[in-house]
Amino acid sequence: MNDTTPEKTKLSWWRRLSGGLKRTSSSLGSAVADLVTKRKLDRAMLEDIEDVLLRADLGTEVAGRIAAAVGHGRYDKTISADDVKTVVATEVEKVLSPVAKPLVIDETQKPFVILVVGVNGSGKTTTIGKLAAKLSAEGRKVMLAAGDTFRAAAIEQLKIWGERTGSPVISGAQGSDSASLAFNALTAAREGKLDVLLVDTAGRLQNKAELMKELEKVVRVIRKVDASAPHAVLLVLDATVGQNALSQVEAFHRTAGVTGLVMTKLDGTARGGILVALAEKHKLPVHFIGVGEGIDDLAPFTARDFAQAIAGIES
Ligand SMILES: Nc1nc2c(ncn2[C@@H]2O[C@H](COP(=O)(O)OP(=O)(O)OP(=O)(O)O)[C@@H](O)[C@H]2O)c(=O)[nH]1
Repeated sequence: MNDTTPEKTKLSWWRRLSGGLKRTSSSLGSAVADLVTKRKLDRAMLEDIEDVLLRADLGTEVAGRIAAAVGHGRYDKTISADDVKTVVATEVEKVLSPVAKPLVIDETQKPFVILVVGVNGSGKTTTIGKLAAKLSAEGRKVMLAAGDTFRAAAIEQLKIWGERTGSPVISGAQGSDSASLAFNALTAAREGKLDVLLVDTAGRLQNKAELMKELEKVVRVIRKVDASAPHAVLLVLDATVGQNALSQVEAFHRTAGVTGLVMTKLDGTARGGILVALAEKHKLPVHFIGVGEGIDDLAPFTARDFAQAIAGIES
């Protein structure tokens, strides 16, 4: 028996995603079920439904639209929890579909430079490792730049991912300048005719001005070597942070020009609803979701699966 068929793989990450989203979906599902039992739909019930959606981090616009869609043609009728879940899934899918976009590697850019940014511990280094595995499995020559010079452990962690994925790693001493490390790595990747250069950066809080300035410098220095680079700037967001993700997106977008998002830790006690609010507000592409710490635990983002998991509907 082959355990790695696409269906099996999909099922396993789906289980982890819907398991992880339980905090959102079961609270959505059970709260909705509690609300609709044996009552006819009226304004008060719709307001209660909207409250549940707001508590799940979906944001005011989307919560309002879903409540209106639930109310449409159903006033004074008894409705079931499944009816509400179906409307939630449909409306959430409408918001997510336009942002669910794969990461496209432009083959004419050699190397295609991907800068990975985000706050401390969001999962940048792990995501780089998983991405390196994916891209090399597709036949690309990948190089990693250990631009998180702040933490010695981060450099070591990236080296381990380099060994696991057969990707060369360019690193410097702890505390060395991350912009010059990025410069050296890009020069080396060019000389070595690598296809993709993945650049790690130190985790920084979005409200620390001097650290954000340092990130700006990394981008500036990369542009000195290749004016079109970085070709992608991925912001890695930890799903468990909830509302704080909104200000992270704003600050990192302003500083580094984010081109796409990766949301990690959706296998944990995640609050995935925030991704819906982000999609509604910023409309940035969402490329991948992280559903575990292993090398294969990075899944392409698909709007329908995510919407159904949020609504608590079994796939
Ligand atoms: N459960 C789970 N854990 C994850 C996921 N992605 C990353 N992690 C874990 O989260 C922790 C932090 O991940 P890192 O990749 O070190 O995060 P980082 O953003 O590079 O951290 P800094 O170097 O401090 O900025 C590690 O223990 C990872 O194994 C995921 O999708 N699911």
